[in-house]
Amino acid sequence: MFRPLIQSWKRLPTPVAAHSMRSTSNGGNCSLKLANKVAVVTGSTNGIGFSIARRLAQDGAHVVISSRKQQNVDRAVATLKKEGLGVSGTVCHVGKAEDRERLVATALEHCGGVDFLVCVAGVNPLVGGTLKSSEQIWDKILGVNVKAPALLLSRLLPHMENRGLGVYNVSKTALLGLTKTLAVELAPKSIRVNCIVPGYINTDFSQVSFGLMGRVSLFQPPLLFPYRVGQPEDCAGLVAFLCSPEASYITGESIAVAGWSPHL
Ligand SMILES: NC(=O)c1ccc[n+]([C@@H]2O[C@H](COP(=O)([O-])OP(=O)(O)OC[C@H]3O[C@@H](n4cnc5c(N)ncnc54)[C@H](O)[C@@H]3O)[C@@H](O)[C@H]2O)c1
Repeated sequence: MFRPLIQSWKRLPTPVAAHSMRSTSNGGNCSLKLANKVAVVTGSTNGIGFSIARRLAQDGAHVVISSRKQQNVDRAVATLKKEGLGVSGTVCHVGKAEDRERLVATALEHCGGVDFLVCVAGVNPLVGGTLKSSEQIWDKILGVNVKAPALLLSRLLPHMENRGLGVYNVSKTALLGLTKTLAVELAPKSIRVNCIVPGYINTDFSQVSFGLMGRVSLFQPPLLFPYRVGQPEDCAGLVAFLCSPEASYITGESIAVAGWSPHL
């Protein structure tokens, strides 16, 4: 049953970079919104990332799947291929430079360029006081959640241009600033940078993070609108929209997909 809660709720962002104007080139069903586009999605073998990958592929994009374990990449790629979707995959721990290089190389090898980078991979190894966090925890969270998206985009940027177009809370808040800064810096190259800010979304990640804070029991079904639990697909629809031509005049925005959870 739903019980009201008085703790505050932090909605935490996931960055999306999209090239606005690349022309199509690699076949597929051209009637689809993202036909002939290429999307690289990190952390995309489970949860929100997997749902975003599936949705972008359903909309016609070729999607490069990635996460830390080969078996998970193989499973996600096989599942989506069975659904008739255009995907490829490689292992990429976003905190490792050599893995990021391999992800870039895979995208270029299969697709020749990249239109969308969706950085979903994120970690929160500790739920606790900010000032009680060790240096190792700070390094891990900032490395994966903030540094990796920036470094990955810097590696992919030349290939997006060539196509002719287009401690956890602290780390995620830093992404809001990174989104604004990169949106301004990359606007002259017709590259849009937006951020989705999920509220409570029902995935393994939220079970661990919010379970440790004693909040998961609030989200037991059955809960109906407006108290229903967010699902990964709720995020995927917004990312598909941000990657579509309909969003070509939207950049530098952070958009919440949070239902009622910000009010907790
Ligand atoms: N679920 C929520 O309620 C919620 C709320 C706000 C923000 N988020 C954010 O959404 C994103 C996805 O979370 P989710 O709920 O889908 O979690 P999830 O655990 O279901 O999926 C996380 C994915 O990221 C991958 N991953 C983790 N660390 C990685 C790394 N270093 N390199 C590459 N891949 C890595 C995992 O393998 C997995 O595929 C995260 O950035 C999280 O911070 C989630």
